[in-house]
Amino acid sequence: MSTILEFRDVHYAYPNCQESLRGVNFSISEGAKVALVGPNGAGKTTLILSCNGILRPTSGEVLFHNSPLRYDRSSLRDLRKKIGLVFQNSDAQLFAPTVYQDVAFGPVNLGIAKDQVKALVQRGLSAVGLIGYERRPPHLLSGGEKKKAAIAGVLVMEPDVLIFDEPTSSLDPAGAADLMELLDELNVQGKTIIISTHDIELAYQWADDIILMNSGLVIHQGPPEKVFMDPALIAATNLRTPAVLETFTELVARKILSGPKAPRSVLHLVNCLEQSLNRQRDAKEYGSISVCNVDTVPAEMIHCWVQTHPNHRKGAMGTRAKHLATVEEIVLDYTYDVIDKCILRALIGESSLILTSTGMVQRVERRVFAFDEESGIRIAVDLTALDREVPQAPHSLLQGDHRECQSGPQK
Ligand SMILES: Nc1ncnc2c1ncn2[C@@H]1O[C@H](COP(=O)(O)OP(=O)(O)OP(=O)(O)O)[C@@H](O)[C@H]1O
Repeated sequence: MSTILEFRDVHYAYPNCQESLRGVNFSISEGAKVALVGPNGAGKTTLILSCNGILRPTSGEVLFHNSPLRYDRSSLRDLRKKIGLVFQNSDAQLFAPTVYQDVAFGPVNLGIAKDQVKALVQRGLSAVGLIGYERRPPHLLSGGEKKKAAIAGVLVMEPDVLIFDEPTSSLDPAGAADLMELLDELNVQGKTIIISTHDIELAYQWADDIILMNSGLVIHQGPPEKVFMDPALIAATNLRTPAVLETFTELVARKILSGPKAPRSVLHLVNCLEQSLNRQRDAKEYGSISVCNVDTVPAEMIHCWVQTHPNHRKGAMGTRAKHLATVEEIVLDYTYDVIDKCILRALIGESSLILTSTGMVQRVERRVFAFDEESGIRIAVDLTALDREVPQAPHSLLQGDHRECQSGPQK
């Protein structure tokens, strides 16, 4: 992967203050999911503001696609299209009288034609699941909706890199999970995502690269399991060990578990335990995972399939899938960490349906395949379960009459 963003010995001091960045070095690969972690006052926000030229280093260099940033007005305007920043406090980012005007602000400023602006705004709002909110005043939105509106305003500029300062602060657990799913969706579409966070559990599970900061310096960069396994780093930064990792370490200390690779999730931990207990498992006992692409399968058909498979657990990944579940009144068992939760169910013989959208379908397949490789267990993933059953739907269904849905195969 090529480097997209790099800091070389970056120093920064706010006017009449001591240095907040004291020689920062790191590089970020294109398409990475990066978490910037460190105690209060470490310099995370200052670093973020230096990424897209809001702050200019007092010395050192910031490089984007291997070229040093230029700070003239036109270069900065181009740069801010490519590196979008979502602030911690959405109220600081939303200022127009309506959501539409807010999201349209960037493209309008660039002099883009009205029709094109409209299409961009629709695409941005659709990506974050805020279609229908166009006329709403931003200050009347919930915290999660405000955050999404702010993200839509950044997305319409079609950035390569999206940076979020404390994306989940002020969101409830479901809202936070929803937002992190959205960031994953954007990452799957090819965007590099950087977040700053105090949430260690989130950073450990979500990121594939951790940048650890303290006192204006990057003191370490590396994969989460390495960073959080290092007691000296944890102590130096006032952090704590993520729960899954702490449990794993305790089990290793008690010789219940061994293994060079620390688990990143509950699923991995459970699998390590089962392997260590040498539990014999019969392949016939496993459940399967059916995957439905909500972009290609008619909503009525999905509704019908769900009704005729009441024993399947249901999860939705991504904004469009969650929206469809709401509209079709499909009660979801899982709205975050969906793939792992469905694999956990499959391991105890329960089958699941994952609703998702184009681009994310392969992610499910890849994730389950990676688990299969790691564990030696084969969980069946059915990508065409719903397509196969379309012809069996009563004709009335395809006209949207949900109540007619009585037949269909059952597990
Ligand atoms: N506008 C400012 N003027 C002067 N000093 C500032 C300003 N903003 C931040 N600082 C100082 O810079 C240092 C780094 O602050 P920064 O906000 O970047 O840290 P942070 O890691 O984001 O902290 P937190 O996790 O608490 O948000 C701190 O000592 C802070 O007091």
